[in-house]
Amino acid sequence: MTDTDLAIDVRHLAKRFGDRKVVKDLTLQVPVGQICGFLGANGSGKTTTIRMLCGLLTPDDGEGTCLGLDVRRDAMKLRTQVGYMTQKFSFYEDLTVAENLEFVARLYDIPNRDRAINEMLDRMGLVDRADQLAGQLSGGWKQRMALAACILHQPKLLLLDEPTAGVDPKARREFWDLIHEMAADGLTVLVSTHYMDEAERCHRIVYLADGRLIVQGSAEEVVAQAHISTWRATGHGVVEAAKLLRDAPGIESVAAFGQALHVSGTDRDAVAHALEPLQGRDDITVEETEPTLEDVFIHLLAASGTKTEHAA
Ligand SMILES: Nc1ncnc2c1ncn2[C@@H]1O[C@H](COP(=O)(O)OP(=O)(O)OP(=O)(O)O)[C@@H](O)[C@H]1O
Repeated sequence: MTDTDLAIDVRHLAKRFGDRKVVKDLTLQVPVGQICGFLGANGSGKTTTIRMLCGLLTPDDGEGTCLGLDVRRDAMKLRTQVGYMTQKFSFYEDLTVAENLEFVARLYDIPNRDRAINEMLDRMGLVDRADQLAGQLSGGWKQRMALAACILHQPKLLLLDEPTAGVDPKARREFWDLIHEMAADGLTVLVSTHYMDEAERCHRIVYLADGRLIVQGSAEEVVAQAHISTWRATGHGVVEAAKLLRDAPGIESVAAFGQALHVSGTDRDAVAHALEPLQGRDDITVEETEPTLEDVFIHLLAASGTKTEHAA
């Protein structure tokens, strides 16, 4: 792969606020046209990284390019070439959808403004809502309008910071369908999310813990790299069993998935040993299962902090 195939190519990025290092030695390459999921606990440094990648924050250390532009030297130019959707809705609630898009179009000095806006309204399915006040839109439509505003200037790289937080599953699915359509047209997307179903829709996943990149790869690769063993326990006794298992040696995470309990750890024998008392009980069935991406992230969260008990 040549460097020009990489939309994001940064090495050893670091950022601190005061004495606190919030991004540490972060090296990341994202090929053109890929959707890269950015995961990690709250405060792990995702937003700070995104802001360095779009030229809004200067790294303290490290170097690299986005869209071939230097993240330090070309920061001003980079800002105009990247689409950045912030976590918080940052448009005018007392302007209509069309007026918000017009504002953005003027800001970027987009040629053939009216045509560009109408085409975007059409593409995003926003035509019927064009005259509605942005503040009166539901969460899903607000996000769609924000996305429209971010891509109006036709960026080649889109940085989305938790774009679907609080949005219902149908609207989230439609939002992701749009993202996939755009990626198929060559747009590169880096998207932070806490939703596992969204992580699974990414071409690759990058996981941060405490400012460091811990693991990256496709969903399958990330699951394989975690080297965890997972057992699934079902039956009436699992709620009681969860309490006992939480403190058992070798068990690193205990997570409830509906009626089932997922019990994981890196030492397979130790987990199997801890589960032995449950074998043969008639109110619990225990079987080894393939870890899911969610099991892996719960495990990574636990590994970077303390043992977790989690309800999915
Ligand atoms: N401008 C700032 N000044 C001081 N500290 C900051 C600043 N911005 C972020 N931080 C701190 O840096 C750490 C990383 O924050 P960041 O927002 O990058 O994490 P995040 O992974 O995006 O979290 P979340 O999932 O909650 O959005 C946090 O502890 C945060 O409080």
